[in-house]
Amino acid sequence: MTNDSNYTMPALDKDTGHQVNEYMNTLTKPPGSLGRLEELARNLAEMTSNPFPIVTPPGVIVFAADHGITDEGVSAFPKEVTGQMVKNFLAGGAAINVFSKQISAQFEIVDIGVAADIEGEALISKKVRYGTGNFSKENAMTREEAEKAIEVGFVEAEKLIQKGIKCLILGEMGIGNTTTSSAILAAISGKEVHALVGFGTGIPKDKIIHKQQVIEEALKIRKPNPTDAIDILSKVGGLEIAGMAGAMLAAASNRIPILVDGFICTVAALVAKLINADVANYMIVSHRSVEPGHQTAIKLLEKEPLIDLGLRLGEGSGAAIAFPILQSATLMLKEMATFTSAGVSDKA
Ligand SMILES: O=C(O)c1ccc[n+]([C@@H]2O[C@H](COP(=O)([O-])O)[C@@H](O)[C@H]2O)c1
Ligand SMILES: Cc1cc2nc[nH]c2cc1C
Repeated sequence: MTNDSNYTMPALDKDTGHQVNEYMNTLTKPPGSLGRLEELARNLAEMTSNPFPIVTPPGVIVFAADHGITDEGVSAFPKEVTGQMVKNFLAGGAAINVFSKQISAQFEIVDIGVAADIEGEALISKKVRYGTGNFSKENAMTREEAEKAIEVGFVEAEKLIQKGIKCLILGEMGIGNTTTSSAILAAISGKEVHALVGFGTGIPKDKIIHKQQVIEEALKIRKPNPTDAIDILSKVGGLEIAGMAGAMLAAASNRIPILVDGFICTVAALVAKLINADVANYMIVSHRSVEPGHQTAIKLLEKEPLIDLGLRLGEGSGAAIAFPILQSATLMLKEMATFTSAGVSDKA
């Protein structure tokens, strides 16, 4: 069973947050002049219960899985690309490999449901099933498979946390998963599908209408319960989305800040929040995705993205790119001089 009683999430440490707020006003800068960086520093202190929070080394877990809904012609790329990209992650050639290396992250790639057999020494093989069912014709997976995928994510994140990571970035690879994510988001938000559907990997305009209709029809048949995360995942979900949600629950349970990536990852964050609302206290949204549904997703999550670079790649790439901002917030606290120590006047 997966419900909120399975997870214990510590409350944010507000006292440490106040302490950090006061300390920041003693640093050699006009009070509040580092803007959102100051809010971020306080927030990281509250999450980690440490007035000098640490976010290094970060961990990056990419969950890969296939989507039966691709049979309906909803992506610009063939579904085989999911497995091919897993091989690219293993070879170190994907964007997330480059950015993970840039931020000295511990990188892991998990096959949680690719519809092909993939081998590789560094690959974590935790296949729950060979891709989801085509949810316009059948349920995406069983409730047990949805719970198992959440558990896989939880365990993999726990393992990285035990190895010493101090911030968690989740990424995904799954051709068709913007369709899946839009369906999940429509179920959770109750919003019209047309407001949530976008180009994904780059489908033409006329195909967007088809993608929208596929989702609308499927939701009418499947009728996911908007308050039951496992019901939603089993009816219209994705294995990598369940895995990311599980990993987020593990991070929050351990006071590890979660740097949320783009559209698919933010939808996984909403799934995790349905399971335990407190998990959202540990989330920072890295960037604004080009996918129109992302606006609705971040609004529901009540978060403002740190950056907007017009990204729509996934893989955790936007989160890895934004990670140095978190580092700046922590280094500001750790290394800046105070007015007193530097002999700078703090009064007119
Ligand atoms: O994260 C995002 O904001 C994002 C937006 C559009 C596409 N993607 C990536 O593109 C793939 C899904 O696109 P699609 O068109 O096949 O549904 C999947 O592998 C995602 O990682 C990711
Ligand atoms: C090449 C490629 C790389 C990706 N990375 C995440 N989603 C992707 C989709 C495609 C098509």
